[in-house]
Amino acid sequence: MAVAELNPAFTKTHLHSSQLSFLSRSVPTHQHCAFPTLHRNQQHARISCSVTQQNQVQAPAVQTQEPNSKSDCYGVFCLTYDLKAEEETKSWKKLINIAVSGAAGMISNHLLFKLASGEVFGPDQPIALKLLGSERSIQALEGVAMELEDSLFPLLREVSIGIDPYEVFQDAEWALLIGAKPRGPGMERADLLDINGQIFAEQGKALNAVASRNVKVIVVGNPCNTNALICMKNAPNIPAKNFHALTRLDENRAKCQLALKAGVFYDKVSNVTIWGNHSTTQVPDFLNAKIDGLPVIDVIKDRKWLEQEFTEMVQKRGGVLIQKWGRSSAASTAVSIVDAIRSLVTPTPKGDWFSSGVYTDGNPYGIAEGIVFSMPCRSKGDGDYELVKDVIFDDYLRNRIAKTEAELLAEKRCVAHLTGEGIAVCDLPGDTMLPGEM
Ligand SMILES: NC(=O)C1=CN([C@@H]2O[C@H](COP(=O)(O)OP(=O)(O)OC[C@H]3O[C@@H](n4cnc5c(N)ncnc54)[C@H](OP(=O)(O)O)[C@@H]3O)[C@@H](O)[C@H]2O)C=CC1
Ligand SMILES: O=C([O-])CC(=O)C(=O)O
Repeated sequence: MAVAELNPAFTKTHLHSSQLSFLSRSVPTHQHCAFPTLHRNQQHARISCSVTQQNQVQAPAVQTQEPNSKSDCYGVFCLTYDLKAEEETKSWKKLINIAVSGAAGMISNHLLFKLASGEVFGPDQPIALKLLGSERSIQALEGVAMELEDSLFPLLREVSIGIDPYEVFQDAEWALLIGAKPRGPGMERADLLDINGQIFAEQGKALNAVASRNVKVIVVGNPCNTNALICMKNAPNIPAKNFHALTRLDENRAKCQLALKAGVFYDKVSNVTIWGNHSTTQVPDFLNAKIDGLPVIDVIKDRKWLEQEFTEMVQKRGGVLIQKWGRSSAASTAVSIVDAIRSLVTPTPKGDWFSSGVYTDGNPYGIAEGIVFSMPCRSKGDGDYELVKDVIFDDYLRNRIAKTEAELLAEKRCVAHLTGEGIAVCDLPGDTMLPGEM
């Protein structure tokens, strides 16, 4: 894998130096000039660099001008483009490696720019983006990387692209696994489980071989719970606890609907759990949820609405959106990936929790072990989480949870050949679907 070394002059002055390398075993390896001429915020500084030959960059000529007052600058740009803030940039943390699969897809197109902006890991956290595509998407990936270059993100220190997960996932500390085939006409759900399952089996093996031993993995590609299980089972050297299936979008959708019904702003809604599968069997939990610190059932005194309309609205939101947009949620999914990561890297507000699809072994709720199931989690902000113990159940919630549990157990039997658990037997319940399938 060829990644250009950071130009020391750029590192010293803390200026943008996104790097672009193309990683592949079957595609020729190239290197681009990653140090374009920068004319960002000319009141602060004008920086230029020129490429003499591949991988060799002349020291930038820096002409400082009178900086704007601090209040005029915005977010990370205050830290990086105001050269007088050099002392502050010295507080930057150690670079982290973030791998993203399906990087040329719709969700990534929103997500990558959020990651690079600093809004996810913070304005003092430089990042390297390692983008995984395929032979069919390599050109598009190059386009994505060019747009990242043109965005002049100061915290974005490296961008590498490739089609071989064993190269792209090298030393990854975060792996955001988005790339997966969507269901097409005439395809059975079991076909999708098998096709996508193979992708996640391969990527699990690659993570196991080359990623950081404590890599945090967030699986987005559908069906994300079972894909996360497959990935985890193929990566025995990485703690099972590190694998997540994204159900944060469902949590956000539930919060929005509760806020709408109660007539409050959605920051008043807390403690919303999505139980189970990211599918139409998921259970948005209104029993434990709160509005302004009060139980939702005491604020929205319409149990019928909560059990039927609300629940179904959340379960099928993805499908309604596909009907309107003609494609599945991408921007809101990217936002929810940001939320999911931030929930792991910042302490959970006191008394609250967040939902994530995590491994059920050792869970305190009596849910079957050996599956990836969305449950309520709390984090100290260290990338790890604990399951929340103080939740209540009633018969309605138990019955709904049993249904989504049964679906995940059926999915697991269907991919036994990919998890090393024997011969696959597919007996998927006929009435269960991805959120996007109507
Ligand atoms: N968990 C959640 O909350 C949500 C999950 N999703 C899921 O996220 C995934 C990505 O969505 P989105 O970015 O919108 O999708 P796109 O179709 O825009 O991109 C998906 C990427 O998947 C990759 N891919 C891998 N294998 C295949 C294959 N066999 N056929 C086609 N593409 C393949 C492609 O990249 P390449 O060629 O580079 O491999 C493609 O760029 C989907 O599975 C979707 O269902 C979507 C919304 C919410
Ligand atoms: O169902 C889909 O295809 C997309 C999806 O996961 C969602 O919007 O929740």
